[in-house]
Amino acid sequence: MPQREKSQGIMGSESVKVVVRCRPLNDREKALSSKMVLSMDLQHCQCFIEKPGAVDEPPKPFTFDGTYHIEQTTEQLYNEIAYPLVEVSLTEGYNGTIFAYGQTGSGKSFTMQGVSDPAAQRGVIPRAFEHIFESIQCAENTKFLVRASYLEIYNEEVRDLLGSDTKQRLELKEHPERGVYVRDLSMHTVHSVGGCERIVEQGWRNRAVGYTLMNKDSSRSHSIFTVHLEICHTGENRQ
Ligand SMILES: Nc1ncnc2c1ncn2[C@@H]1O[C@H](COP(=O)(O)OP(=O)(O)OP(=O)(O)O)[C@@H](O)[C@H]1O
Repeated sequence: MPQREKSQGIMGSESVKVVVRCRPLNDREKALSSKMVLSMDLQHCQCFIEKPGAVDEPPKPFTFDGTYHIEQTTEQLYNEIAYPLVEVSLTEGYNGTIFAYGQTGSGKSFTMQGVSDPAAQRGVIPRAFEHIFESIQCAENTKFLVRASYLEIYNEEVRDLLGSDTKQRLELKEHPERGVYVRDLSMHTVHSVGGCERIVEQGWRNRAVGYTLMNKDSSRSHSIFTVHLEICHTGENRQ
C-alpha cells in the first residue's frame, strides 16, 4: 500500500504535516444536485479541484502529506497519522497536536469525535484514549499520571468546558519556561478509557452549539482537548 508507506514517515524530519480529508456530499448538497469537484490520487497524496462548468480548464492539483477520500475511514487515518504522534508522546515524551481545520460542516467533529457505528469511524480522540491506556497497561516498572483539560474559544473568549463555572472567561498568560497557558484551567485525573470518555462527554455538552446553513449540529466554537501525561520509571532499569 504505497500511501501507507508514505504516511508512515509522518514523524520524519518535518514537525508539521498537513493531510486532507474529503467527506461525502450531505443531504442538502444532494438536494441541490451539487457535484463532487474534488478527486484524489491517494498514492501520490494529491488532490485535484475542478472548476464547475470550465470543461477546458484542467483540474488544479494540490499536494499534501496525506489524502483521505470518502472511502477512507478514521481508523485508517488514526493508524497512519495519529498513532505515531501518540506513540512518541508515550515513549519519548514529545508534545504532539492534531489540529482539525475546515469550514462549518466539513467533518472536523466527525474525524476527531467520530461515531460509534461503524466502528471504523470512531474518532481520533477515543482511539487516542485506548492507545494511551493500552500502553499504560503493558508498561512495566513505570507509573503514569494522566490528566485532561478541555477548553473552548468562542467569540474570542476562552472558557473551561470542565470547570465549575463554564461561563467564566479565562485569561491567556505566558510563562518564561512553559510558554503560553490558560490561567485557572481545570485539570482532571483520569484512570481509564471510560473516565476519559465521560470527561469528553461532559465538556462536549458544555460547548456552544447552534445551527448553521451548512451543518445543523454545528459546534460554533473552537475547542482544545489536552491529555497531560506524566511518566515516572520506578524499576531497577530506571532511565
Ligand atoms: N468522512 C465522513 N463520512 C461521512 N459523513 C461525514 C464525514 N465527515 C463528516 N460527515 C458528516 O457531515 C456532517 C458535518 O460534519 P461535522 O459536524 O463533523 O462538521 P464540523 O466541521 O465539525 O462542523 P462545525 O464546525 O459546524 O461544528 C455530519 O453529519 C457528519 O456526520
